[in-house]
Amino acid sequence: MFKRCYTTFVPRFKFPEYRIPLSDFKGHQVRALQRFQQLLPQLNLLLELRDSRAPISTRNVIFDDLMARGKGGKTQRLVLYTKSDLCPKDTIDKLRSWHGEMGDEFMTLDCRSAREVKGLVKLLEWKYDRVVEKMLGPAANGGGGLPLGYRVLVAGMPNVGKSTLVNSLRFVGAARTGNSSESVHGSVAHRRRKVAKTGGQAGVTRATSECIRIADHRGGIYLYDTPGVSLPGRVTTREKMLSLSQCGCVKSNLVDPVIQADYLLYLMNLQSPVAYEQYTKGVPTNNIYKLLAGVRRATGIRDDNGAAIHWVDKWRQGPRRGAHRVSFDVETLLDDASFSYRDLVSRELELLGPWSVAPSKPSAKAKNSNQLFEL
Ligand SMILES: Nc1nc2c(ncn2[C@@H]2O[C@H](COP(=O)(O)OP(=O)(O)OP(=O)(O)O)[C@@H](O)[C@H]2O)c(=O)[nH]1
Repeated sequence: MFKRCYTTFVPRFKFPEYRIPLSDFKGHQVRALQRFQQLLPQLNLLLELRDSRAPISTRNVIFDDLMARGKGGKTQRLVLYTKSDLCPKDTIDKLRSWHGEMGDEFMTLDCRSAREVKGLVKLLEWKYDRVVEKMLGPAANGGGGLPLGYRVLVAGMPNVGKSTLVNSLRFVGAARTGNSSESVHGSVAHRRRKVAKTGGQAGVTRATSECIRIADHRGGIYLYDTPGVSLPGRVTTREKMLSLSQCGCVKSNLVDPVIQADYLLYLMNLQSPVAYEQYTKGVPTNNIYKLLAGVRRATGIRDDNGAAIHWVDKWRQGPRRGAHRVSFDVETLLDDASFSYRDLVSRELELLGPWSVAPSKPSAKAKNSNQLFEL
């Protein structure tokens, strides 16, 4: 039905420059960064989570900086792209090419899939073995481990799935070591008492957890669940903010719902206008109000604002099974000649510049939290 109009339809290649806030940095995130820096010397691995639907926008240059300037010491980093069940297939090829360019490790994962999380537990055990071998040499064959076990910090932007992953890892780890009577198949979302609170809004986790044991391997693998850390305003762009809002990584009331819906329409038109065909009778459009009229007709919602919130939220949670998947980052649509991942990383590091997290004085709390990043 759509194909006839498809050939003549021209999507917008630039999104209008609406005025929207560029930062969602909060006081508890500054405290989380202070805690990261305290913990870094005793960590073996930084497990950095990003949302696979917006792999560029949910990349936090603060973690790049911590690793690049050696503040992580011997800490390794593994980038984990979550919500792979909602991610377009083409994005995975892009990730391969970008990480190949940088020579670093990444993995994609559905945090709620027991099979995939089990694979991650095995990888952590393998990594722990390599660290022990390196540190203890031949003595490692005896099966001993490090005095503090293997310590992993789970970090990333708000709402990327950190707590969901911690809960799943704990469940899968316990089931593998026989501490759980439940079987490890299918989804792990609601099977076991959660150790970390999860939710569809940004900012559910407010403080870094105590260490959580997820496997008995060589004296134990331990995780820290952390609050999501946003980007400081100086490295955020309008499009990045809209992508973050579409993923639920910033509070949803930060961006006007009709602007957010228009951004989603803009992205869909660049990828697959078929994704909204039921609301426009199969006719692609660049006019958000035409689409919202269709949403109002289909849902009985009376105003455009309500229709926009409904439609955006549906896509924030993920499309229905079998529906078209949409990437929320335009960079994933560019070819290698027009976009270099390496250049992006160095540009953002430059924009971030030198920073430090000021010690938490009572008076500092009253200030804008962005000011706590000192030059
Ligand atoms: N489809 C899908 N949903 C996921 C996945 N991982 C997490 N979610 C959902 O994403 C939402 C956010 O998950 P959380 O684990 O609370 O995210 P968080 O990073 O801990 O969030 P903060 O506490 O705000 O930092 C929840 O509704 C989860 O059910 C995934 O791999 N696939």
